[in-house]
Amino acid sequence: MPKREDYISWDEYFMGVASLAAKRSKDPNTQVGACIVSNDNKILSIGYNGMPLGCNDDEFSWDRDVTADNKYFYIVHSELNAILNYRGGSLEGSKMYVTLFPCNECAKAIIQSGIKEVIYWQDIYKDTREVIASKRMLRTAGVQLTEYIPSGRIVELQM
Ligand SMILES: Nc1nc(=O)n([C@H]2C[C@H](O)[C@@H](COP(=O)(O)O)O2)cc1CO
Ligand SMILES: [Zn+2]
Repeated sequence: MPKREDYISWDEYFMGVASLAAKRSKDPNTQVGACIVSNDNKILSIGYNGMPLGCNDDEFSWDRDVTADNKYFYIVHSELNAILNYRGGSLEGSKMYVTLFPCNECAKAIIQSGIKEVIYWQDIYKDTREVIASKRMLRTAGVQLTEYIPSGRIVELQM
């Protein structure tokens, strides 16, 4: 019997894992997922955006209004969560798949942890100063930025 040919690609697999992780997020507006992968295609860590450990997400604000108490004070971004969730040692030379382009704060953590490539899907905040600064830093530090081009394949999950 010939082997199965319609299996998903590595890019679809890792971006798919990042997208699935995003579905764990309780942010009512934007859900983001990140998946860190070694050079030999092993998943090292996963993260999504949420409140820090021990901070009850029923008690902290999910509001976007920056003139009052708001979620931006508290939320850990998916990329930082994926970096901090890693318990195995060094991330030097790894790649990060992320469903939304990283902000400048996550860019610092990406660079300092030795991640060498960011494969991103959405870039909805590309005109913000944070993302412009992020791209400048990542490029200057030699981190490769690769836009994920969706294949159009629909993967269904029954749960
Ligand atoms: N790259 C990112 N990773 C993330 O995890 N986030 C998180 C922070 C917030 O929880 C949410 C953005 O909320 P909003 O401003 O679109 O309502 O996504 C945001 C960005 C954008 O730079
Ligand atoms: Zn960030």
